[in-house]
Amino acid sequence: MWLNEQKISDAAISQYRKLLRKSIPKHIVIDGLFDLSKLDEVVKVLQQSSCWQTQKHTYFGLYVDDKQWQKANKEQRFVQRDVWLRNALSANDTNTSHTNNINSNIAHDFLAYLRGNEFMPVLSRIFNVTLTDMHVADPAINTNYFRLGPNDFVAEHADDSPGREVCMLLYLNQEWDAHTGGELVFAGKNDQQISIPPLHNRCVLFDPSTEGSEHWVNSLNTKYADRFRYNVTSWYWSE
Ligand SMILES: O=C(O)CCC(=O)C(=O)O
Ligand SMILES: [Fe+2]
Repeated sequence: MWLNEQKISDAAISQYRKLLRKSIPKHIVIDGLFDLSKLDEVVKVLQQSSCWQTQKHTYFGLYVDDKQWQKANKEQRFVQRDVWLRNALSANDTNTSHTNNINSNIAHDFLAYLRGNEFMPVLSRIFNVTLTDMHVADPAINTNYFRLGPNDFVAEHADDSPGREVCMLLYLNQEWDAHTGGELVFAGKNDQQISIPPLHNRCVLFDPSTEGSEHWVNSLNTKYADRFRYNVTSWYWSE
């Protein structure tokens, strides 16, 4: 069981719905939503595996290559981070030990769980909208792990897209303190920015079509150059 039951009781859900109605952008922060010991196993896989690939986006094109990246100036570059290669582990199966395979399965299992018929209805209840992958061409690419190093960044952007109803960000950073940086920041209303530290097992849910939902990630403090900031990003659609 991945979810903490008490976090999805009827009372908890109605509280989330109340908070959503009041917030700008429409968002909630849920700490401790998932089973901590299982998430810790996931983190071990993410920290050990070498299955990461740098991903670069400009405002003009997603997944640009190095040539296009070099051509873009600083203001045009909006994401540089690593994406987890979900298929690399199974492709390397012959090279990894049995134990590694069991461990890496848990990271895969969690991604599948986040798109499954237990978790998606919970989000549907919170946001009062039917979420379905029925018409999503490749649901799996809408849910993955990412990591940011000290030279990486996620600059201001919006995640809105027709039919995209909910964005979920889950943070997987066991040792985080106020000096580490890497906060998620929502633009908010009238420049009332909302800054959210990326604490372990903290889940941020937001409606990307709402006012003030543009967001970015504060840069990591160079003092923590040996650390990565891990998260899951997951997008959910109604059509
Ligand atoms: O890592 C974060 O806090 C934000 C990530 C993000 O904005 C995205 O994946 O679209
Ligand atoms: Fe985003």
